[in-house]
Amino acid sequence: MVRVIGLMSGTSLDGVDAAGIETDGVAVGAAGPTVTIPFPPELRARTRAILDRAGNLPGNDRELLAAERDLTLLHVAAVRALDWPAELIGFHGQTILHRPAERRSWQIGDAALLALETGVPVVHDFRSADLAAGGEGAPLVPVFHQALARGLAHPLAVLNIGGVANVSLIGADGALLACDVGPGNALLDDWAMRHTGVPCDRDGALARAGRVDAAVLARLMGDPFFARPAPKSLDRLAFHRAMDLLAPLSPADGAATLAAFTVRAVASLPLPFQPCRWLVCGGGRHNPVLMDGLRETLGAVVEPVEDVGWDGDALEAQCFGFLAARAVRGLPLSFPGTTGAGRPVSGGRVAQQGLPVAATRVLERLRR
Ligand SMILES: Nc1ncnc2c1ncn2[C@@H]1O[C@H](COP(=O)(O)OP(=O)(O)OP(=O)(O)O)[C@@H](O)[C@H]1O
Ligand SMILES: CC(=O)N[C@H]1[C@@H]2OC[C@@H](O2)[C@@H](O)[C@@H]1O[C@H](C)C(=O)O
Repeated sequence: MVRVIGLMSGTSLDGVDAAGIETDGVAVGAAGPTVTIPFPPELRARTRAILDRAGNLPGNDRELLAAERDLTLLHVAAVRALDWPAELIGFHGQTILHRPAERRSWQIGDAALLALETGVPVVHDFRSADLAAGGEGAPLVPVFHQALARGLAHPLAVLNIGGVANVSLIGADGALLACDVGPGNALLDDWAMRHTGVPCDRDGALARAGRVDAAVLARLMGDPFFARPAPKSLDRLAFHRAMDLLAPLSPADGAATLAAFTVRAVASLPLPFQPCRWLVCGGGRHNPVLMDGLRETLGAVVEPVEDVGWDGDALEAQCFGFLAARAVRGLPLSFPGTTGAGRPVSGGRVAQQGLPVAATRVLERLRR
């Protein structure tokens, strides 16, 4: 096993998550420390503005390059804050655009700078190879969910409610199926920001005070994404135009309707088998309106992943540590059932320029 730091800044733009993990890319060993460095509000606003323009943005845009550097330095700060002797780093970067139909998934972040500043080899660019192999480029976390779930009763569903929600379905026979399922917290965050100035509906307080508008919810669920078979994936802004449908609603009713949208999207998923439980990770599991809604609508056992001893806030960061080790070993990160790639594909690239030879020996060790 090697000590790897995984770094994730998700679609919620709330901060950089860093987590240490001991792994060989197959087994998951001891968890190391974790830390979240929140985005300074001005960096969050700049990154959001870039994400909103990403479809028409040239790669050499000044503001883009400045934000990329500042985001990378925030990741450097996260690695330093962990104060953990890592031998390898897995660096997801910040997704600003995800258009699998165009074979594009754009994560910004300067891996060479991160490697130089930390003195540790950095695996990055996790999604390109999957897209090149005809996959969606996301979600990549299922193989990590599967590794974590060894020893638990199956069939099992692991649901991440981040900015976007995604699910991994792990069959009793080891089958692994996955896809993005719907809006997660992204729309709710935008709605809360617009109406309360706070970037999330903390503890579901606003949604709890409102009533679901059934007609608006039905129109939201009419989006063609929900009729598409899996595997499939979503951009952060996928349902952005749907926000116009919400305009006539009060802040509380809008929040209640958006929370119901997140829940209904999960419930609308055709399931190849009935999971014995739903384990929920990501920030949405802190929202009791979402958790209660899932329990009621799925009619199933729905628990935060802490109930089986996982860390639901650090899980995606840990995942990119695990995937970094897999990438170095050339092991698959994605499969036909998780992203729709034509075959199991590895991925990732290693930035190690300028590092002393001793710092890169981990790569040989993992490849042996
Ligand atoms: N106490 C809480 N009440 C309500 N919502 C919460 C709470 N805590 C966190 N959240 C939600 O969780 C979000 C952050 O979730 P998370 O960190 O899993 O997202 P992410 O990793 O950025 O997303 P993704 O998985 O799409 O990349 C916040 O934006 C907020 O909407
Ligand atoms: C393109 C991109 O960054 N997608 C994220 C996003 O956030 C959740 C969901 O949409 C998932 O598909 C993915 O992240 C996780 C870590 C994944 O690839 O599994």
